[in-house]
Order: sequence, then structure tokens, then C-alpha cells
Amino acid sequence: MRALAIEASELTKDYGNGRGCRAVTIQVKEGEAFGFLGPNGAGKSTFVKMLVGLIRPSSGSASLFGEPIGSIGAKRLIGYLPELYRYQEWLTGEEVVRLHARLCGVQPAEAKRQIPLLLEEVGLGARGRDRVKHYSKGMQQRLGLACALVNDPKIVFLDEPSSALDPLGRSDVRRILQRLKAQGKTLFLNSHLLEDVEVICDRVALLNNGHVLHTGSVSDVLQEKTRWHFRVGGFTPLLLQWLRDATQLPVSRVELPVPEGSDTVWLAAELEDEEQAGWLNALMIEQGLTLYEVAKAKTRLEEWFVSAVSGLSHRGERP
Ligand SMILES: Nc1ncnc2c1ncn2[C@@H]1O[C@H](COP(=O)(O)OP(=O)(O)OP(=O)(O)O)[C@@H](O)[C@H]1O
Repeated sequence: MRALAIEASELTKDYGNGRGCRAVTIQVKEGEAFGFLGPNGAGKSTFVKMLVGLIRPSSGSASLFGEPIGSIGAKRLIGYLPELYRYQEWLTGEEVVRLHARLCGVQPAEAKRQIPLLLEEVGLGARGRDRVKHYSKGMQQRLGLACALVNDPKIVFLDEPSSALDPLGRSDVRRILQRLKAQGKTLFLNSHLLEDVEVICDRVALLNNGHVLHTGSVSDVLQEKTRWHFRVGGFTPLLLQWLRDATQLPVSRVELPVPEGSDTVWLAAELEDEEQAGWLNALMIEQGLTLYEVAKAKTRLEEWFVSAVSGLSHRGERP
């Protein structure tokens, strides 16, 4: 039987202040793209740092393709883009990637062939000879991605890979990750950019206060009901009650912006599918409401995330 790409059992890091990661048990198969989500301070980076061997767990165990985390065997398989990256600013981009290649034991001839291709792929083809001190934050993040891929890793850990990037850069990273996935690489992605997670990942885990709250496939999560918004004119509370009784759906009034001077209001409902939305539209019109706008909540994974963690206490950066 083939070993799992990641097998973590009750993996725990206690920083001594009650924070960190608690008893995280997850399994990731080879070739899977796995999204690790959670509010600020949930413990996502801590978990990744344990897997890549940067910090020692307090308890529990984990392996990468059967190799215990922290071992040379496991480290050889890894590509890692840390959340907080900083590269030697007196070197050129090309030299930084070459240094990483040497540290990973890539043969010089192979490195010479690969590095220009990698720099091209991450969008630094024309800037490889510039010193890092002249790079923007986004360029440094692109450089980090090149470093993470220089040893042709089996598994790539990406901690917020697009945090410094503009929309163009984000779309480049998305394309690179999709290519890696098509090549059969295993991807482990920590990201707050849920639209990217939705496109790239097969499965996700949701972490809060160091604990896994939920693990599931992205398609299952997205099949859950979706929130629809309807901007209507002619609204009365009586009509809302009528709609609730007639449809048995929890239709509610929500405070969303309406055009200036408009006396319209927004109604919202969690619906199964478009059919149900159409039915609700028809009933509204039948009851004399005027329908001005219908909007489906944009990022469904985001909705799921927000509803899963809202109401729970979490140790995020916000008070
Ligand atoms: N070296 C450390 N010593 C003590 N506490 C730490 C240390 N590193 C992280 N923590 C705490 O552990 C918790 C988890 O931090 P971590 O960086 O893993 O969260 P995260 O989910 O990656 O957050 P973010 O989304 O903001 O990057 C936080 O409360 C953080 O303050």
C-alpha cells in the first residue's frame, strides 16, 4: 500500500501560553491539493512549520510519504514557501534560487538548466539578474515560489502564497499551482484567499483555536445551500411573513446597501439551487413585490467559512 503524502496524528504544539495547535489529525493523499483554512491565529502556520521540520511538536506524530517529519528523508521531499519570507538582499534573484538549489543538493548542471525556466514561470524572467534589494514585496514572493520549486519537490507547502501579490500575480500563482497539480504534486495550501482555494483545492480542513473543526471535500462544502439576495420594492413585513409561511424557507430581511434615494430592501434566503430561487422570485412577483436585483453570494467557500467560525470565539488579531 502506498504511504499517504501527509499523515498527522494528534499533532500538537503548545507554545507554553496555551496557543499553537492541538491534536490535529489529518490525512492527505498523494496528488491531492489540500487547503488549510482558519481565522488569524488559528494555528495554520504552526502546523505547517511542524510538518516541514522547522519546529518540534509537543506531542503526536506525523509523516510525509511514510518519512517521519523532521527527518532528512522527509525534508528531501518538501518545497516550502513560508508566510514570512526574506531573502539575501545583496544577492540577485538568480543567485538566491541557485543557493536554494545547492542547499537541496540539486546537481549544478540541472540547476543551470532549471533556474531560468523557473524564474520565467514565476514572472521574474527579466529580473533574475537584479539584486533582491531592488525587488518589490510581490517580486520577493514570486522568488520564494521559485525557491520552493527548485528541488522538484513531491509535496509543496505554501503559506499564504499570494499575500503580497496584485491580481495579475495571484492569477499567475493560481496557474502555477494548477500546473503542479496536473503534474501529480501534492499541494498543501494555507490561504485566506478562499476563491483561490475553491479553484485549486480538492479538500479543506477548517482550524479554529488550534483544533480542526471540519474536514471535507470542496465539492461537498460547495453543494451545501447557497445564500441568495433579492432587492425588492413594495416590501411590507406582512409580505415577508407570507413568503416564509408559503415557502417554509427562512427568508429574512438583511441590511445591505441600496441605491441612494431608493426605498427598496434586500431579502436573503439559503436556497438549494437555481430552481428554488426561480420559484421564490415568481412568488415574490405574484405577491406584488418588484424585483430589482438578484445576487448569489459570490464566494461560496467564504460563506461557508464565515458561517462556520462566526459565533465561535477565536484568537484572531481583531479584538
Ligand atoms: N513562537 C511562538 N510563541 C508563542 N506563541 C506563538 C508563537 N508562534 C505563534 N504563536 C501563537 O500561536 C497561535 C497560532 O499562530 P499561527 O501563526 O500558527 O496562526 P495562523 O493560523 O497561521 O495565523 P495567520 O492566519 O494570522 O497567519 C497564535 O495565537 C500565535 O500568537
